[in-house]
Order: sequence, then C-alpha cells, then structure tokens
Amino acid sequence: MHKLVLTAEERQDFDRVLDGLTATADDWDAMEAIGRAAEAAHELPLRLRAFLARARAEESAVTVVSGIPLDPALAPTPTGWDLAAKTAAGRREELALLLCGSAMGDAFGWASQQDGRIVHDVCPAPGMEGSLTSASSAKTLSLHTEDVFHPHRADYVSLLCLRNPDAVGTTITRIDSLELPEELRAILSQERFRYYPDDSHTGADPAGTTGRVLYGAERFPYFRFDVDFMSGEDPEAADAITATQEILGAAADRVVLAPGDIVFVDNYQVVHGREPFAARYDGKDRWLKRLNITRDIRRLYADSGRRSRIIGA
Ligand SMILES: O=C(O)CCC(=O)C(=O)O
Ligand SMILES: [Fe+2]
Repeated sequence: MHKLVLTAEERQDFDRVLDGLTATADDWDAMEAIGRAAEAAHELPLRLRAFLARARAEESAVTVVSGIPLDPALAPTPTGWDLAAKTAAGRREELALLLCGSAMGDAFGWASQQDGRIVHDVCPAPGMEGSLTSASSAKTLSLHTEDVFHPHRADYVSLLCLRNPDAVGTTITRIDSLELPEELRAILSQERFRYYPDDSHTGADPAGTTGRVLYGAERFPYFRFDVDFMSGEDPEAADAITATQEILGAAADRVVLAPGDIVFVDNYQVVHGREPFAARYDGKDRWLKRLNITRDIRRLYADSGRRSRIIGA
C-alpha cells in the first residue's frame, strides 16, 4: 500500500484550493465541477500531486492519502444517498474527492446507480441493513470488483471517509498476493464466466456479460470477481468460483479508513468489501463519498457513441 499523510501546512493549502472552488459553486453542476476540479488540482501541494502521479504511473494497487481537510460543520450522516443528494450534504468533500481523483483519471457515473450521480454517498440506510449494496451495515459486503459486469467498470474506486466511528474495516485482496494453483489459474483465464449487475443498479440488463476472471499480462494480471454476481457457465467453472472465493477470503487484508482518508482501490488488481457494523441512524454513522474513475474517458465515448460521462444515460 502506498500512503501519503498531508502535513498541517499542506492541509491548509488544500483547504484554500477548496475555498476557491466552493466560492464559485452556487448552482451545483457535477459535470462542470469535474472540469473546475481538474483545473484547480494543479494548485494542490506539489508533494500530493507527485505522489498521485507516481501511483497512477506505477499502477499502485492501493493508494491512500490521509489528512484531507473536512468541513468542521459537516452535516450529520444522512440516512441514505437520496437524502444526501437532496440536501447537498458533504458537497465540499465531494469537491475534495474530485480534486484528488482528477490526478488519477476521469470521473464517470452510471444512469442505473444513485440516479446518475457522479459522486456517490456510502452510508447505511434504514431497511437496507442486509442488502448486497453499499447501504448495508449488518451484512458483510463480500470481496468484489466494482461493477464487475461491465466492460467500462472503473479503473479506480475511490472512497473519501467522512466518518467511521467504529473503525469498520474495508477489506481488500490484491491479485498479486495470491498463490493460485496452475489448474485453477487456467480455468480462470478462459471465457467461462457470466457477470451480472449488482443490486445497486436499477434497470441495468439482468442478462449480464460473459468473460474471463483473469486477464491482461501473465506477469501483471488483472482480474474481476464478485461471488454474489457471477456464475460459471459449466460445473468446472462454478467450482473454480468457489475455490477462488476461499483463496481471496483467506488472503484478505483490511484498511480502516479514518475521517479525511482517501483510498484509491485499483479495480483491476484488487477486490474490496466491508466488515459488518451496527447502524444507529443518529447522524454519526459511518459515511464515505465514492467516486468511480476511468483512466481514459474516451474509451467510453468511443464505445457508447455518445460523449457522456454517465454510462447508460
Ligand atoms: O464501505 C466500504 O468500505 C466499501 C463499500 C463498497 O464496496 C463500495 O462503496 O464500493
Ligand atoms: Fe464496492
């Protein structure tokens, strides 16, 4: 894991860049904010910019920046992303994530997820405790590739922590930490798997897509996996999923995000999940902002035939 902790002076500088951005943001327009954030990112502390540039160039699997300044008057944790959207809760923090995210790539969203928003809220919602979405709490979120079903899934899932009072862990397993038996590796490298949209997507094609688990360079493999939203196309492939899930679980590490931490999870090299926790709905619950980042938005424009950052809009 690559980690940078901002100094007090760097935090102040970061805050000033944020002040400049928020001062001009009366009417929120996420697309316009992406552009302004990308421009303002050049005013961020040099050490931070260099750190993110290196993380991107070296394809760092897990990258953490600590000490992002949060608004001392941060709103209470909303009881669902829809409420956060309505009340603009944590807007300043969304800009902080867009600022850092622009150094790693291009922000995008999904028409089928959180109403096409660019920056998502990850907070527990009443009635969703046992769901297989980020709004859950009581249930373990199993290790997964974000949006595993889609060819344009993110290169990085980035999370900015606003609150995490019970030190709930985000679980991660890196592909390069695994010792996969050769036979299993061979099966995972074949197009014998089907991937489905997860429950956070409403209205996406339920038929899903087929593909391999392991792909890319043999010596620097990428992978995609989500035990809850994939199936084997034949019994041997199904067994391979079960075996892989066991290996992934046994190798899992945890990152406990503290307020002001951003983690960039490389969605090609790392699966992530979350430990269960008790939601209290008292305004102090765990709360993250989430941003999907692709390394080149034009791959999406070229394939969709539309110049839109929102997939499926
Ligand atoms: O809450 C977390 O730590 C991760 C949740 C998650 O999987 C996500 O937001 O994509
Ligand atoms: Fe996720």
